[in-house]
Amino acid sequence: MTTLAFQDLYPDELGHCYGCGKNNDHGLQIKSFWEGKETVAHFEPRPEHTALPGYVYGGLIASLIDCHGTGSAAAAAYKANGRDMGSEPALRFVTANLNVDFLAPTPMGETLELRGKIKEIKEKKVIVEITVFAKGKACAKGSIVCVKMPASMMPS
Ligand SMILES: CCCCCCCCCC(=O)SCCNC(=O)CCNC(=O)[C@H](O)C(C)(C)COP(=O)(O)OP(=O)(O)OC[C@H]1O[C@@H](n2cnc3c(N)ncnc32)[C@H](O)[C@@H]1OP(=O)(O)O
Repeated sequence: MTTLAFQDLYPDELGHCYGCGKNNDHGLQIKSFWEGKETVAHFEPRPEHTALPGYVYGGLIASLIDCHGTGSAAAAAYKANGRDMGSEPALRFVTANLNVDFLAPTPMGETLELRGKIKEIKEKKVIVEITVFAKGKACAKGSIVCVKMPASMMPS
């Protein structure tokens, strides 16, 4: 049995996001999964994601944290409600606040691992903490406040 990523279970009309949209051919198409109580995603930066030669651009790292965070928030909300992630009505979260600490230079040429922990979950708000590892070393840490998407943001 193949396990679908959180983002593959978003409805098509929410598949355009630059960071995680399955329908965005020019995007990062990040894929997140449960691993026990944590969420995990892997991403291999491409040459265009360079900051200085040999090192990954911090904005890319923030984008990965952003989309792994909102995906983790949605997955946690489904779990808390005892529902399958693809089920309707869809639970959708957007970023209200994102803080990133860059702990060490992040080397190019490595697969990055993002590990998320759900720190707080309420009906309308989920806080996720995410650590980004390269070769097993923590290079960045992010905290993201995710809030239920306002109806006004829903594509028509
Ligand atoms: C499933 C499909 C998803 C596909 C897309 C993935 C998205 C990828 C990530 C993104 O890039 S999303 C795009 C960037 N984000 C936005 O454009 C959001 C713009 N901001 C808003 O629409 C509103 O400000 C927002 C929905 C975030 C908050 O609306 P409200 O201010 O009406 O929220 P509310 O007052 O009801 O607060 C709910 C909770 O969130 C908290 N909160 C709201 N804004 C906050 C903030 N800025 N920082 C920290 N906490 C915040 C607030 O304190 C409260 O906490 P408590 O429940 O504990 O009291």
